[in-house]
Amino acid sequence: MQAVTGEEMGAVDRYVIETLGYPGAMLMENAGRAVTERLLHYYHTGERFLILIGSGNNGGDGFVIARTLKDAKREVHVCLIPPEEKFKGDAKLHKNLYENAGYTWTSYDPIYFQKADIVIDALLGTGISGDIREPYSNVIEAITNAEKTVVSVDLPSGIPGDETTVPEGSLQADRTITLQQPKLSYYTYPARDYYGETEVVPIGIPPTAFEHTVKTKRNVWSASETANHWQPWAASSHKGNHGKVGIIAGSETMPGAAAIAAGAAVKSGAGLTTIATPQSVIPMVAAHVPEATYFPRENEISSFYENKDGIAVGPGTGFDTDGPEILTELIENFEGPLVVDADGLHQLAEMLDRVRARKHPLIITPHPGEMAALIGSSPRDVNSRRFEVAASFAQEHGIYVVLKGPYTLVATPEGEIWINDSGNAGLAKGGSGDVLTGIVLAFVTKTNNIQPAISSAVYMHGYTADYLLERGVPMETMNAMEMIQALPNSFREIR
Ligand SMILES: NC(=O)C1=CN([C@@H]2O[C@H](COP(=O)(O)OP(=O)(O)OC[C@H]3O[C@@H](n4cnc5c(N)ncnc54)[C@H](OP(=O)(O)O)[C@@H]3O)[C@@H](O)[C@H]2O)[C@@H](O)CC1
Ligand SMILES: [K+]
Repeated sequence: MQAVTGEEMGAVDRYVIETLGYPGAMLMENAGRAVTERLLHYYHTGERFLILIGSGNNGGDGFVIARTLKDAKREVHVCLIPPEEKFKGDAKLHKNLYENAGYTWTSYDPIYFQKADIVIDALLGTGISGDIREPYSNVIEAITNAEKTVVSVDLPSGIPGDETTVPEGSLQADRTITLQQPKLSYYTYPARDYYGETEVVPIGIPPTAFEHTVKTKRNVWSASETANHWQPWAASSHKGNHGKVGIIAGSETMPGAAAIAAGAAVKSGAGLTTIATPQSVIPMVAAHVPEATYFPRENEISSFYENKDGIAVGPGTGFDTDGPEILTELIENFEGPLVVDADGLHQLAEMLDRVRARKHPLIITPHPGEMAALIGSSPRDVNSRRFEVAASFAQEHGIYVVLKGPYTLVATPEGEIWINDSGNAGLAKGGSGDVLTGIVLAFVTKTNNIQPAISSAVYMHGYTADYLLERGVPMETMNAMEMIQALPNSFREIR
């Protein structure tokens, strides 16, 4: 499913109306009806509705919802926020239809909250810009104080469709019924927290409208996409078919990172896993990953990567002395997919020219802090424009960027974005990134279709955390080794 900004949704709207000839009022009718259908599904025991209507098309949807709920004999009170002369276009048309059906409204008065169970927020939709102005800020405050169940139409009033700042005083919804496509803000924080339970309802806009108008592709990657791209093992296969992966990881102070990344690769289908780590660290790591073979990192690195199908570099390497040299060599000479994570990323900022010149897939897996270091800004800045940062960095350097966080983003060299929708905050701790690196490496090594492999790996990683959570493992205690042990369950359930 494609996520769009408010501006893009507006462009789609114009295209559908002006080029395809769909009447705007028909889309508004579809939108309002779709919302009413969901309301009747959730609230069927005589709840009383208060519908608050703003001056734009979000308010127009509100009139359709009001009319169709009243047609269904539900108790509904309708309040208009602006004076009635403000309504124009399709919203005005639907106001007229509402009135012609014999239904009435009043001007806004907070007294009506008393007789309502459910407040329908049809105040502001994707047309919002900047801080919330009066009278809407006042109305939103009153909704909050009324402590009723709030259902927002399209998006909670105040919240922008894109990833710009959430205005102060935005409405906290209990439920949001989003029209046609998820909006970008749903996948960003803090906006996501305002949406409450969210679902997307179709309003009859054909896919061609998106193909013609929305240039930036941002799609959600979920269980079905992962299952569709699954690479089945043939019964006749042998270990050489499943990828010879090399992992350059671990150091005297961080041996665990090597064990975790390699353990995850082994459990994710890598045929042969070899770990390059300092000689002194090998016995410790080997005790945890007996399936792997070992390579002392002090040796000539070319003999390590020459026969590999995929390499990951960075987890716990420390990389103070030999790091730049190893990375440079891999970027310039290794011809398979190269995954750079953690300590490998710290060196990468100095090598971006080489990165751009590389002909083979390069995948980086930064958290917001590492991403910030790469672009010379702050984690806060990265988090305020995750989509933009991931897409532009990937495109500019011709690489795949896995920008970690809630809704991890996978950006391709073409600037497309895939939004992961699995995972929970139990992943926000040390070791979790090393697990991801191992899964990504195992998956990308077996295919030329890099993005689906990365997205599937990211999905499996999050899914495994969700699986643990569902089975009673608290987020606080969830750890990397449990994740690795739970991977077989995820494999069984997803493919
Ligand atoms: N796309 C589609 O295909 C379809 C879209 N549909 C629906 O249309 C919605 C988008 O409608 P839209 O563009 O009319 O904008 P919308 O959000 O209702 O509000 C605009 C008004 O808000 C106001 N306003 C703005 N900023 C403000 C602020 N900071 N603080 C306070 N007020 C502010 C400003 O009012 P003014 O200041 O002029 O009084 C402006 O006129 C979309 O979310 C969906 O619900 C469906 O009907 C069917 C098909
Ligand atoms: K709204």
